[in-house]
Amino acid sequence: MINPINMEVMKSAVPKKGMYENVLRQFNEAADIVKLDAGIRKILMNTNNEILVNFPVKLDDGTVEVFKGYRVQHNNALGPYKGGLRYHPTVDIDAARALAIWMTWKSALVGLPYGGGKGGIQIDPNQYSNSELERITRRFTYALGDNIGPDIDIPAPDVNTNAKIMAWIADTYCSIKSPTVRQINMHVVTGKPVGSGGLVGRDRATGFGVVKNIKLWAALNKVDLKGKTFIVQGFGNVGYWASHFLALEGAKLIAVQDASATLYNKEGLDPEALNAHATQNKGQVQGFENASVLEAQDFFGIECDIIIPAALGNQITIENCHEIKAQVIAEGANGPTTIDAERELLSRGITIIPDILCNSGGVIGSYYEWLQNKRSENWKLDTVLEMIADKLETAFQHMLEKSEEYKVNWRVGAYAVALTKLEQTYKERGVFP
Ligand SMILES: NC(=O)C1=CN([C@@H]2O[C@H](COP(=O)(O)OP(=O)(O)OC[C@H]3O[C@@H](n4cnc5c(N)ncnc54)[C@H](O)[C@@H]3O)[C@@H](O)[C@H]2O)C=CC1
Ligand SMILES: O=C(O)CCC(=O)C(=O)O
Repeated sequence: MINPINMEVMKSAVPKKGMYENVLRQFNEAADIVKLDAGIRKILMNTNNEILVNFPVKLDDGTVEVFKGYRVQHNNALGPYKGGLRYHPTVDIDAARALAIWMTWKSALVGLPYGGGKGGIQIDPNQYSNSELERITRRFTYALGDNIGPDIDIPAPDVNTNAKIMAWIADTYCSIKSPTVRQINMHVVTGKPVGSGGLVGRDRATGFGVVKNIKLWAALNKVDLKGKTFIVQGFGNVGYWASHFLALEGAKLIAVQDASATLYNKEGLDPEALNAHATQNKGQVQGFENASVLEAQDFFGIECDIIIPAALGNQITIENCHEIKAQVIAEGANGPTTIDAERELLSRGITIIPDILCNSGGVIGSYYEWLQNKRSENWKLDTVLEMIADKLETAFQHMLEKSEEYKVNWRVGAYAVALTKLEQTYKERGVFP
């Protein structure tokens, strides 16, 4: 599609360091295991489209700044591209590629009719006022033009984006369509406010899914979660809701780390009180009473049973993984564990519930929001959570079966499910000559 402002659509590219290198190494390992068809491997190694937009916005003081926005569309063999938008200084083409590729595997693994996309703006949103963020978001949406759409590419929230930002995107997208079709395009994004076509329960879907996976791990290993201790990195959407649901199982949150502070209390931190504090404190946990403040580097070494990384990628590394004492790591974040760290942790018998399954409750929730919009329906919270749990149980089972079949770890098993599904699709319908 033609895009209004300074857009480049480029074909994909040479692997580089960081999350992008990790995702390709994970892919290649799994592709070797399942003996993926060579042609399909070539297709999946590449991204379909890489969209970079430079767009100007007038700030509150009257000056003009030009922002960089990205949207990478990895693969759409199973359906429209789907995945979040991140507002963070680390957003660049490689980060967007890695995150888009993970979305393709995630959707295939949990059986959604979606491909993978991801993007965002290279920005520290804390430096801008609310009205500046609104103008930045609306300009970004306008710049993306028809590269997004309810049946083309459907963004959703990710780091530093939320329901309000999704509503601005939906409103801007609809406003550039003909008045006769405006309202039927609200499902151009998911994660919207409930009053604007959002799904009851999408807010908690990812954290709910993380805990559903921990419960499946616990049932498999006959572990009683009551009284177990856990620590959470990142106390935003995923971190808070995962803490909320795991505390409901009787487990005890003893440490939290976010971008502002690392807090510890061996008697327990109340997720609800901490969330109420963060809500009043620009989303930050620092300053919360009833906790001691630790050095950031001491976080992963805290004695506990469960670790939930729910912040950025590449946090558990070869440098800090030796300190980890937990039994299980439930990856709420995308790509929190490097490949070398994973190898070391698995050799010590620590279980990792891989991101593409562990945090997939979010995109499953998004799927139900999209479906609800398409059908003009409204579902109740219990129904939504039940549907998410059901898809997760099935995907968890499929991951176990493939891990057993190939005698591989859970991440490779999860990839094997996704790659087999994609291979079957390409083989059934053929590759466009
Ligand atoms: N929101 C969603 O539905 C989904 C999110 N995810 C992934 O979960 C992770 C968290 O996303 P959200 O909770 O949505 O973002 P968020 O913006 O709501 O929260 C991010 C949290 O990470 C913290 N953080 C940022 N930099 C940090 C650092 N250097 N050290 C420690 N903490 C840091 C922030 O302070 C904040 O507490 C991301 O990796 C995202 O891709 C995955 C699936 C769905
Ligand atoms: O809800 C969605 O569409 C995508 C959420 C997301 O960005 C992710 O799963 O990493």
